[in-house]
Amino acid sequence: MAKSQFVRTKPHLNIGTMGHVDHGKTTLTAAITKVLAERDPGNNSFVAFDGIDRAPEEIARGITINISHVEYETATRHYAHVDMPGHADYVKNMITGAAQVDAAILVVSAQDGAMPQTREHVLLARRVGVPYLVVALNKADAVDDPELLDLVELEVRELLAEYGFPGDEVPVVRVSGLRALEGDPQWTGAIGALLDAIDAYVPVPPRELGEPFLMPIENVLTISGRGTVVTGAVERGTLRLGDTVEAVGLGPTVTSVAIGLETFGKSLESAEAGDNAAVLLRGVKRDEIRRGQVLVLPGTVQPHRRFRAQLHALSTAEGGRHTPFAADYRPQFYFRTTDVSGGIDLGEIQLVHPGDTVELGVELAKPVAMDVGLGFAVREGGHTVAAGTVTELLD
Ligand SMILES: Nc1nc2c(ncn2[C@@H]2O[C@H](COP(=O)(O)OP(=O)(O)OP(=O)(O)O)[C@@H](O)[C@H]2O)c(=O)[nH]1
Ligand SMILES: [Mg+2]
Repeated sequence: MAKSQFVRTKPHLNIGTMGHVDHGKTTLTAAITKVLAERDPGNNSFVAFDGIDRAPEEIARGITINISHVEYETATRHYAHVDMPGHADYVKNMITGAAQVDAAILVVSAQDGAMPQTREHVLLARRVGVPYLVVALNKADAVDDPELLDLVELEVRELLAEYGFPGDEVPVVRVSGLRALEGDPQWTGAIGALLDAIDAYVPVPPRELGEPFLMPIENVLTISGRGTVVTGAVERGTLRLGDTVEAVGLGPTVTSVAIGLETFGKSLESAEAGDNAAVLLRGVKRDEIRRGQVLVLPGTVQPHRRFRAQLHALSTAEGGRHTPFAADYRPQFYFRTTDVSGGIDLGEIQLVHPGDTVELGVELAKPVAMDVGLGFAVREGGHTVAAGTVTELLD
């Protein structure tokens, strides 16, 4: 790929915005790129709101559906940022985003306070393993009463603590994405304070560079004249140009060779844990590979249909079911970038009530690449009803 080389000068982190629909995640994302483009134009470019929500349906409905990536740099770090959807119907896209990030900016509207998807996203962040949250108390421009802001902040800190995040320590920064986009110095300053809080509070994650390479496939594209490209966030390990790879899960394993590597349009000699990478595969047709598979080094990960898991059924207050489920339950299981239906083996347990945490067996309709410790969500009719962790691989 005749492109400029990606230069690693600063530690790279993956971050994202999550939170209830319309609380201002996309506006805040655009505002961050604007503030940084003004602060350090050599390393940043402004991505406007409509550069983030691009799909026709997103524009028509005024909501985020797909997750979308932008990149930016502070003085000390390079960040790739995913803007995740808040709308309840698109939580599955949010799960994909959350599984990739080293930290998330939880966007809470100061006007509305914590809402149902605020709670659902905090819960999912805990379950899919988002290690750090920072809160952007957005739309602070629209709330005149400082006591009301204090109250919302307190409520959010309590919610975080409820799900095992350090509610007292998490930075909560009062911002206005909208006013910052308009260039109001008070609010561009507030965005700066949010970025400083992220730089200071979120540590550079330990990268598992020595582990065998694994990248969940998020998108498959055809580049005419070149071949098939798969994209995703590298979860662990390092992939070098020329390495043999396998796409595993959902169907027969496909073997190929990585003949091109890119990140954010710049070419790479090797892609490593934490990178958002595009991998050009030799001799693979578009329809042989699909989202939801993982790209790995040969023989390092196996697909599984049967496994055991610890599962937490969401309580009704957490947005879970109103009734228990039994052994005949067949929901959708969401792993990384895919979802598959499956049945359950409850053993001695008769019923699982909302709020229960149980050990159970799962049998998926299709095999999924997995290891012990992988987090997943369980959904039914557009609602998250449970969240779990793989504890034992069967076959
Ligand atoms: N007053 C005020 N309004 C804001 C602010 N940020 C966003 N808004 C408005 O809130 C609405 C929703 O903003 P978005 O950025 O699309 O919200 P979102 O969280 O990305 O929405 P989804 O992705 O669909 O969940 C828009 O009308 C924005 O103009 C803010 O800081 N202050
Ligand atoms: Mg949005």
